[in-house]
Amino acid sequence: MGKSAAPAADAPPLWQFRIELAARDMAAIEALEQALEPQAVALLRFERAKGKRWRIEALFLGKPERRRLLSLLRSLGLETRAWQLERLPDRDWVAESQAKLPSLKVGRFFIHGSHHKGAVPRGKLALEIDAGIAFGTGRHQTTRGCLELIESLAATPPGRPLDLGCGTGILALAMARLWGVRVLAADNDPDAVKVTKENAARNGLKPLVRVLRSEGYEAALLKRAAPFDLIVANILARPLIEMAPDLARHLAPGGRAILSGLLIEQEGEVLAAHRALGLRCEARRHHGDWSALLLRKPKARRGVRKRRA
Ligand SMILES: C[S@@+](CC[C@H](N)C(=O)[O-])C[C@H]1O[C@@H](n2cnc3c(N)ncnc32)[C@H](O)[C@@H]1O
Repeated sequence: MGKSAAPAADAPPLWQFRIELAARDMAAIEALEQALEPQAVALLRFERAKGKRWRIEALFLGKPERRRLLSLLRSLGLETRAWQLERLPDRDWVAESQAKLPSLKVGRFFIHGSHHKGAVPRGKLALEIDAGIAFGTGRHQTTRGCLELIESLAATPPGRPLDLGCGTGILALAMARLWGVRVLAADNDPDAVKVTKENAARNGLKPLVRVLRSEGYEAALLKRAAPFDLIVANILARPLIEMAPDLARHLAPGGRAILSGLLIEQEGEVLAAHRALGLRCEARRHHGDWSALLLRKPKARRGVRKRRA
């Protein structure tokens, strides 16, 4: 999970910083990413050793100071032995990676980059998404699981769906394309908000997809739009658990939620947090180590009428 941006053709050389860290240091890993993010043109995190370790890669335009990187790692109490800093050969990495990204079929969805010049396969719903500064090209197993669960609801179009943590907007676009309904897309990262707006326009879905910046469910506009009858949130397990009460509050009775960003081994705790609020699990999809869950909030119970004496 991460972000990447395209440097200009005449930009200074690219330098790559990389390090592998133990998953138990997650708070420090996130702090490291936050500290690297302002200077980095790309930040990527890859899972290793079945989630026991994470590899962090940051790309810089020009050479970052070795001394500052080292003191940053020390200040966060992270391992300082196994990290590397190297100059990458002069190539347009982003253009190359985009060119290499083949189009992708997930159920009825056909996801392709702007370099795809071929036809859309018959019966498929096309989504044009380029690799860029926001997360969500459809290649990650969590996004795949969410797309499959969205499609599983094809016959029951929601009136009011929300995509929380929209990244590139891929899931919001998929819902707008599948059902032709208005979708609210929100993210706490301004880059993701910008990219989702661009992707909505490029896919001809601007009239259907409204995009806003929101930390969780905090944005006033999001609150006004609630309750939603479908909330899709592909974030990480911890924030999903913390946001469970907000999700339950913003979901209409009988509404559904699709949650991902959690490892299979984290299903138990994510489900427990939501079951405690009355939601029940209707389906799940597993890809690699990742899980996507379909939950449902019970319909409001009719009040029991008291008989008049
Ligand atoms: C894993 S990406 C998912 C992107 C896309 N929805 C997908 O499925 O491919 C998670 C996104 O959630 C956003 N995010 C993380 N925590 C959030 C929060 N508390 N409120 C809103 N957005 C959040 C991140 O900025 C990121 O864009």
